[in-house]
Amino acid sequence: MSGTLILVRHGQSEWNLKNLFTGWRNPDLTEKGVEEARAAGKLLKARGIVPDLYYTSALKRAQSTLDLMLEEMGIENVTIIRDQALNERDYGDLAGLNKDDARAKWGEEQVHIWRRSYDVAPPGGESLKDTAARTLPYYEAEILPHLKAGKTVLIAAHGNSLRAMVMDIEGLSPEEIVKREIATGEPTIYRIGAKGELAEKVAA
Ligand SMILES: O=C(O)[C@@H](CO)OP(=O)(O)O
Repeated sequence: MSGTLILVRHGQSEWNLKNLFTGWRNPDLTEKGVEEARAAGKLLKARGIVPDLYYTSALKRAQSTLDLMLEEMGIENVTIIRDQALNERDYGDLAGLNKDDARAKWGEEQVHIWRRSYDVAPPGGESLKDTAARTLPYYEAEILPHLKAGKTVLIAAHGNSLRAMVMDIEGLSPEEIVKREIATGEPTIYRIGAKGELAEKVAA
């Protein structure tokens, strides 16, 4: 028997729209983000998926996404586990800066390295490796045991906390994760076996 893990990045946030580095700052969803979250909920409902457990971060954009998904799925009165281990990468000194302004100041390549490399941290912030160092122990201790036991788990989180999990689950190298983008509101569905291994990546 395998468990099912559904990962969803929050819908478009106010700062995604404004093209600002966000990290641990706390903007909510735009109207488009609300629609993306609702669409993700509809998709899971259409697939007949009813999770046993619900996780999100300590940030509004992911929490709102999960709330809207549950509304669309017709699921009420469930326990939602919120933990900052699932937060976006801390963008440090870049938080609040415009991404194009940052490219003009530091160059396209440097900004891409800060945004997508595995182990180069933005000034004062977390690299993907640093993010993984808090996200993965939480995943392994709090979430994986449920998947091994055959449960269905829904996680609404962020581009980089999810990239950390995807890297681990799919066994991607630091070179491979550089190219992986996670779109807003598009669920990724995995079947996880009894030993915690990836059994299947299901097309959403
Ligand atoms: O600003 C952020 O917090 C993230 C996600 O929106 O940006 P990036 O795509 O650079 O990781």
